[in-house]
Amino acid sequence: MAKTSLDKSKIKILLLEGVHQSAVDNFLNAGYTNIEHLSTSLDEETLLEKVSDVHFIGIRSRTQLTQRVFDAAEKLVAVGCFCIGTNQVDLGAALTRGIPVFNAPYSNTRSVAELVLAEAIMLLRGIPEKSARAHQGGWLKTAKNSHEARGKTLGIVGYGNIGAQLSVLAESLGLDVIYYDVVTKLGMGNARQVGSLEELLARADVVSLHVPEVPSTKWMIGKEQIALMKQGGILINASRGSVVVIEELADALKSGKLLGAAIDVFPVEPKGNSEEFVSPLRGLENVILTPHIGGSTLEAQENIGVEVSEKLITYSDNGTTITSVNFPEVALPAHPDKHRLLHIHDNVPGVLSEINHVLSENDINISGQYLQTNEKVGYVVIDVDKAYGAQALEALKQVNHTLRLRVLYSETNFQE
Ligand SMILES: NC(=O)c1ccc[n+]([C@@H]2O[C@H](COP(=O)([O-])OP(=O)(O)OC[C@H]3O[C@@H](n4cnc5c(N)ncnc54)[C@H](O)[C@@H]3O)[C@@H](O)[C@H]2O)c1
Ligand SMILES: O=C(O)CC[C@@H](O)C(=O)O
Repeated sequence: MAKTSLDKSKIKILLLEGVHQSAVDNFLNAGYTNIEHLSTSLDEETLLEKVSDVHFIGIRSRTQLTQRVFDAAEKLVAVGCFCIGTNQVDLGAALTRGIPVFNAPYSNTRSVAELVLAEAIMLLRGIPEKSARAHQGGWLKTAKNSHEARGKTLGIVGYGNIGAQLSVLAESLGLDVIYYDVVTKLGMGNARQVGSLEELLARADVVSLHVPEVPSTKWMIGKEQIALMKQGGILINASRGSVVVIEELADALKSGKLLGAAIDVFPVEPKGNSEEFVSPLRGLENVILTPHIGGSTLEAQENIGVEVSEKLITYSDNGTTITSVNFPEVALPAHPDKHRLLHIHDNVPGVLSEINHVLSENDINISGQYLQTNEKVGYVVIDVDKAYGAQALEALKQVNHTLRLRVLYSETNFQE
């Protein structure tokens, strides 16, 4: 029988957006040598050409993996988002093509929380404006609109990993923390959940946004919500650019309704460091503008590189999908003397029995089997005792509702 598992050296890995070297090292150490590592994102047309022979792709927040990209990526096995957010990926399109998507849900959490807390302190003291004046030769020595953080109220919108981490850091500094979330969450320390976004906006001195980009958070903060905030309030957004109506925020800063803002994410962001950044917030004093670097610390990027590459390697080597953001989660320990089949199919009744029928017809004994489904897809990992022929594989591919079949041959008992 001919071996059909790909050699690791033939598995093509494309890493974009300056994914940390730790990922490259991890792939190399695991025997994957065919790696293209680019420092930038690619526009859709370039990506469409590039992905046709790629098996694994690693991106950060800039690269858009659309349905068109998935259509062109005929060999794509899995996607790694070397970040937290996965809104840049059409997760449904990936799922229905049998492609799991992985991310790093905690690796840059601390980096974002630290930055936000620092920004809150800077803005409460009017530092960006004072610093800008000093750079211009001015001297804005005044306590006007300058406040201690101690005793002020921080309102966190979205009390997930980043929101909760920020909550702990902020309390240690003496801020009172309230939060709003669509899910009831246990408050860290003395933090208290409030019943509505409106209540949070009205009570907080500093509002910080930590929600994902989903339909319910799109343009969540605009003119009406800002009007509910305290006169002289502060807004921080290090979540996603689609959460705040940026022109309306600019109006509120110009009118003096808000005293300051720190914005790390924008509705439109430059594709690379050489493209001009355009925003109505440019030139406004007491606004901290950062180029989507909330999670960009060396510590975070190195950890993310390791974490996401490990998830891709584990999926490639033994089919484990634990922590995938779009896929049924399955983990079976590697069985050195067995061959492994990964069958991904529409989640409809009868597929598993058809698969097992094909195996029994071909006299293939199952030594381990594990199925998980989600609302759309079923994923079954099957370990079998012996190698099998092309006929059996073809029959498995022909099982009704098959989306994808992968075969992982054991090196130790592979028979030519
Ligand atoms: N600026 C950066 O560099 C950077 C870095 C990391 C993450 N992020 C962004 O921050 C977001 C939050 O990260 P996280 O790890 O805390 O995510 P998370 O999933 O742990 O938490 C998100 C929280 O938002 C809540 N939520 C969802 N919809 C809501 C709504 N309509 N109203 C109120 N709450 C809502 C969820 O219930 C959850 O508790 C990410 O999705 C990502 O987009 C940005
Ligand atoms: O590194 C990035 O490009 C994205 C960082 C951040 O927005 C995330 O989702 O983790």
